[in-house]
Amino acid sequence: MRKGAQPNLKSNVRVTKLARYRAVVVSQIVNFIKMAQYKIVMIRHGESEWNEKNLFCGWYDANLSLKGEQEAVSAGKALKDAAYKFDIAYTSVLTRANKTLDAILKEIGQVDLTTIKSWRLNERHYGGLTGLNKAETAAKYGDAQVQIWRRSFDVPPPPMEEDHPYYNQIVNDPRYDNGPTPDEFPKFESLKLTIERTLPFWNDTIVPEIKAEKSILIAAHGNSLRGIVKHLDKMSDDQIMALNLPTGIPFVYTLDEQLNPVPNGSLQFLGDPETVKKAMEAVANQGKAK
Ligand SMILES: O=C(O)[C@@H](COP(=O)(O)O)OP(=O)(O)O
Repeated sequence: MRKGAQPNLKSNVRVTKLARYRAVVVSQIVNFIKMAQYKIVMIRHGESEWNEKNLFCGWYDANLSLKGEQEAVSAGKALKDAAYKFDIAYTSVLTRANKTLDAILKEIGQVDLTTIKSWRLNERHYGGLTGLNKAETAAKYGDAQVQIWRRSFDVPPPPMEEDHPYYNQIVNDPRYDNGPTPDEFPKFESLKLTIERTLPFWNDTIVPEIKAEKSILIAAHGNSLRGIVKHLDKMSDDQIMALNLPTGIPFVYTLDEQLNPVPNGSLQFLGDPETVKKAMEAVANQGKAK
């Protein structure tokens, strides 16, 4: 300042105000970025041999089809290209989900990743429909009835009776020796019942790891994942009816500290949008009479 010149108080006040304003904006941006801190990747397994034949599968342990194996490898490549690395993976006890996970881990160079398997991530139990062809069932009972069985929130399929061709194979499978208990073992499940056994695993086992800032991958099934999506996005019972998850395409959730999706943080597929849209439509159409 020139000798004898008066300090420009007004302008100093303006500068201080501007600096404060800037600091507030910067801290808000920092807080926003800090809030968007949890990312979780999920994937419905690649196409199974029973998806290929269009059969209700549920707890039947179908293998991956050739296309499903390729989808799993492509999913792994997409995750590798996007530089994903994981601290822990979760999957069901069913082969189609386990093999999808294995193929992904191979692609991303993490074959030794800690992996936790739980029946609580299994596909919904399709009860007496297990093994029936979806289009033939629609031809017999009508598209509307099959839509109710596949997509209604709380109408279950008919139960799997003891004389069902797959009853013994499923109930006596040694992979269920440590759970579910005989009381918990389903004979059928609606989406509502599926969520009731999946959510405790989400809340008690997965959420603590999310909060510990672990990078998580879940390889599971169309309906066990629809349950998690419904929960995260707080979808109504009607809204979830319209969601069909494609096989073998990973999707990402970005969650804030309260585990709510941040803006645009829901169901972000790692795939070309047109391909994803077509794959979703194809799943929706599986339950229509040809
Ligand atoms: O059980 C099945 O048939 C499909 C889902 O069938 P929809 O509910 O789509 O008919 O399960 P996934 O292939 O994901 O294990």
